[in-house]
Amino acid sequence: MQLYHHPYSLESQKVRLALEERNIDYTSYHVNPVTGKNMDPSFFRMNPTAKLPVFQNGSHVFFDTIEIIQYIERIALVSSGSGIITQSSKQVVEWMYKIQQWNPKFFTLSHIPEKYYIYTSKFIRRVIIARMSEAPDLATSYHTKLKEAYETEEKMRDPQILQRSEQDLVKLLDEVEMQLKETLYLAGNEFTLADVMLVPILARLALWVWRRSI
Ligand SMILES: N[C@@H](CCC(=O)N[C@@H](CS)C(=O)NCC(=O)O)C(=O)O
Repeated sequence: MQLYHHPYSLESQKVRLALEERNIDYTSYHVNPVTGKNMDPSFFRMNPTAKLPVFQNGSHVFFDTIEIIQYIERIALVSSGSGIITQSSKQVVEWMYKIQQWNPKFFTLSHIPEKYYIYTSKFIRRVIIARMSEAPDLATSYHTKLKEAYETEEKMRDPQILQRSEQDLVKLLDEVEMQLKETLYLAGNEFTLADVMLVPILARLALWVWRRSI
């Protein structure tokens, strides 16, 4: 099994943690989106959204975080055979979707100094155009990616977008806090894959708070 990911990617972190929790061996491939490696035709052909992470098991290729985590769970269930690992409950799945509803993109980008963000964004657009000429058969997908890059830049100039993202995060954290008054972990008193999905978000928040303090 192969995981294409990057250490700084929040979605990659969720999947890596799930793999560790369930003790699944995999081959790790780093794909750095800041240098535009996710736009290489070989990666793009596998995943035309160019997003990380991608999990591959033979002919099965997944790039939706929840789908990957649920697939990991199925593999763990089959390989455990002993019944030690049980299938996620309805509450676990509900929390997974609730956590995944918060899109960290704008919040993350807003923590990058503006001059670096603008420079990187321009660089990525150039990479997309260069790769498009190398692989004209993928032109439609590359065009979509280019459009997405321009749209993201525009949205980053809209303070309401960031405000909404912050509000959504606060709402999620409030719900988490309420739940943790009742139970030790999100879906009861056991650490589950729902908690696995929350941990990288908390770690990212801690990093931002620490950065602000120096
Ligand atoms: N497929 C993921 C989203 C993955 C995602 O947004 N990945 C980010 C990194 S955390 C990415 O690859 N960004 C680069 C890009 O959009 O080109 C999901 O199920 O929510």
